[in-house]
Amino acid sequence: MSEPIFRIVEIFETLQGEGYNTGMPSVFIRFGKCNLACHWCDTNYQQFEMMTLTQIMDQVYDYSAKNIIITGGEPTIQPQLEILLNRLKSEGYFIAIETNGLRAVPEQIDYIATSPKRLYANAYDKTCLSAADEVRIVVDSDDIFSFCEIIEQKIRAKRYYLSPCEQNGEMNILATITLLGKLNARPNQPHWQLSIQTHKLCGID
Ligand SMILES: C[S@@+](CC[C@H](N)C(=O)[O-])C[C@H]1O[C@@H](n2cnc3c(N)ncnc32)[C@H](O)[C@@H]1O
Ligand SMILES: Nc1nc2[nH]cc(C(=O)O)c2c(=O)[nH]1
Ligand code: SF4
Ligand SMILES: [Mg+2]
Repeated sequence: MSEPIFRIVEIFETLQGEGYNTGMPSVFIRFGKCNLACHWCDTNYQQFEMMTLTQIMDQVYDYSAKNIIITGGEPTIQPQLEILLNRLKSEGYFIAIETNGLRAVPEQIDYIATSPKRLYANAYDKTCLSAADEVRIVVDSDDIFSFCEIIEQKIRAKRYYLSPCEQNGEMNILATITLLGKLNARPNQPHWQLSIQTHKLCGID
């Protein structure tokens, strides 16, 4: 049988820049294509090359981090993803995923970070993840409060974050903090925290 082949934008080693695991040395495997098209997306997910399982693993072996972050584009839409995940698992890697949360996450994944998109709120009415380790919502509008409340109901998570939206090098941090204050003023509701894309502040990948 021929080797499985994957759409790869890039494979690189850096620190996780976002969320609870910020600062953790990680190998990022970034896949091409997405089932959404957020206009502020910071990733050129349409520009990818095809790589075989062997080529991907050879590059992963070049790095020292044992935490793999599967991202994209959207990793959950990748054909034959489970073959790659099984291989990574059998070699002892811890596998985290960054996903928009519209598709099921394979069972081999050890840590789920999901970032539901207000721009596509209707899609989350139909089907989305019901649980995750962390939810990270990008503040791309001052009007995101009710979407956060909807997502709290739909996705049970250990941690909830708001993330400033970065556009042309600017981050709307003050608007994000204002919204955090509003969310956290509600009694008996999940606590929301700030997640900044720290890698952009540091000037690293
Ligand atoms: C490029 S996405 C890929 C994974 C998946 N498609 C998703 O959206 O979660 C990785 C992370 O970057 C975030 N992101 C992308 N563009 C951003 C921007 N301009 N500002 C802030 N966060 C951004 C996404 O919300 C997501 O948390
Ligand atoms: N340093 C760093 N941390 C990240 N966390 C999630 C990222 C992503 O693009 O999925 C990302 C990224 O692109 N770089
Ligand atoms: S879902 Fe993720 S990869 Fe897809 S366009 Fe939105 S931010 Fe970019
Ligand atoms: Mg990124």
